[in-house]
Amino acid sequence: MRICGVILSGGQSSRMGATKSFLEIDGRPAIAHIADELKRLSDRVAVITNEPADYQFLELDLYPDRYRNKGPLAGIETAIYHMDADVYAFAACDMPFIHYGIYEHLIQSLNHHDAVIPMYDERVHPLSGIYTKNVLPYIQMLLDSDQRKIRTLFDHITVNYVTSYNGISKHTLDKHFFNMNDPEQYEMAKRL
Ligand SMILES: Nc1nc2c(ncn2[C@@H]2O[C@H](COP(=O)(O)OP(=O)(O)OP(=O)(O)O)[C@@H](O)[C@H]2O)c(=O)[nH]1
Repeated sequence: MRICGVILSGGQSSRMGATKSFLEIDGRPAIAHIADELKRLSDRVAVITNEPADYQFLELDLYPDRYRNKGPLAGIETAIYHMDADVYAFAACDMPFIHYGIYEHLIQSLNHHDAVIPMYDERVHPLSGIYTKNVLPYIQMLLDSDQRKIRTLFDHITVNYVTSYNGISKHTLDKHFFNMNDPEQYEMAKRL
C-alpha cells in the first residue's frame, strides 16, 4: 500500500498569535517532530503551506493550497491532488506529539472505507485521519460550492470512526491528540 504523510500548515494561527508550526518543543520546531513521526510511516511526506519559503529547511515536498482561504479541507484536496498514493495520513501542525503507531492502527482499520477518522475523549479528529483518493471529487464538489466543513464531506463518503486503540497506552493517546491552539496550550505542551 502506498502511503503519503501530509502536514496541514495553511492556517492563520490567529489564536496563537505566532505560526504554530514553528513553535519550539524540546528545542525543535513542532513541525519537525510531526515530520519525523510521519517519516516512520512513509518516505513521502508533504507540507501544505502557502508560505513554502519558510518550510524549505524541512526538505519535504511543499504545496500551496489550490483553493485559497477555504480552510483545512482545501489542504486535504491539495495533497491528494498532487500526490499519488493509496492512503494519505494527515496531521495538523498544532499536534506536536503525534505517534506513528496510531496511524498504523487507523490504516489497519481501513476495511474498504474512504476514510478512517479517530475519535478520542468523545472528540472527532478529522485532521488526524486517513483518507483515500476516492474522497477527492467530493471535496472538490464541496469547495466549488464554497462548503468548507469536513463534517459535510462525511455525509458523502464512507467513514470508519475508530474509538478503540488496543495496545496503545493512554499516555501515548493523550499526547497524540494534544492540540495547541493558544499560548496557554503551548505552555502546557512544553511541560508534557
Ligand atoms: N492547508 C491549509 N491548512 C489549514 C487551513 N486552515 C487551517 N489549516 C490547518 O488546519 C489545522 C487546524 O487549524 P485551526 O486550528 O482550525 O486553524 P488555524 O488557522 O491554524 O488557527 P486559528 O486562526 O487560531 O483558528 C492546522 O494544522 C492548520 O494549519 C487552510 O486554509 N489550508
